[in-house]
Amino acid sequence: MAAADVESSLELSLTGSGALPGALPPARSRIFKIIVIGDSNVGKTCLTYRFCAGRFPQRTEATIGVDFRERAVTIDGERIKIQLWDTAGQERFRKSMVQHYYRNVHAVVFVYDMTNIASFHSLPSWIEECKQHLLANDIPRILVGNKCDLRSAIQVPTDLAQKFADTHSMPLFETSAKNPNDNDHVEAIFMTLAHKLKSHKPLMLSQPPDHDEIHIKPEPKPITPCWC
Ligand SMILES: Nc1nc2c(ncn2[C@@H]2O[C@H](COP(=O)(O)OP(=O)(O)OP(=O)(O)O)[C@@H](O)[C@H]2O)c(=O)[nH]1
Repeated sequence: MAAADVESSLELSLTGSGALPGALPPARSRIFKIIVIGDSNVGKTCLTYRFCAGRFPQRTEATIGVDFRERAVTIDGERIKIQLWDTAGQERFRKSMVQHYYRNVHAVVFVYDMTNIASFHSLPSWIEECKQHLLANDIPRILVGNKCDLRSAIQVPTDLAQKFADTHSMPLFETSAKNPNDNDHVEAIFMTLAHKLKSHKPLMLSQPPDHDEIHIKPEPKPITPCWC
């Protein structure tokens, strides 16, 4: 698990069931599974944590297998659940789980670290892995360059990343899970996907809604190559 135990309680409070005794059973909502993949240390756990818990985790450890976080959002009056699968970047922690990650996936987020060119060069192998395991290759995919707050250490120029994104027909986002000023951008990344997915038929339905559902603005910001 990547996020520290101490962080889990907040996560649970965001996703836990809160039905009141005697209340009418609420309508079921659609749930979308999004996998987040990329090299170890690029910030997958921090990005998913930022979106689901609203802040940067105090500390993280390498993800073992997979961790998942969930957040309910309301878009155009419809309540949906976004389930983020935070996968292990380290090969030794993924092997036995790979088939499991890709089952019933609705969208894929590829992440690289803007301060680590090797993580950018790994992207083709992550894309290839996806191709091999996904039944449908037409699902939404996006590319995220993380850690744009470390300006002086950037190794992956935006134009290079944009060219790669264009070649693979993916929108590009550059952001920071750490910098609170980039909070809206992390929000926009996942909300953009949620808007796209809303028109898809999901394979799963969620449990009844949580009492502490988070409502956020329905329209994401337009995609731009860089927010830094
Ligand atoms: N400066 C900065 N550091 C970040 C950012 N995102 C993550 N980090 C740091 O990068 C390191 C790795 O973050 P994780 O989120 O655990 O990376 P991961 O991709 O989940 O790694 P694995 O679980 O091994 O696959 C941690 O030390 C984070 O604090 C960011 O936006 N800016």
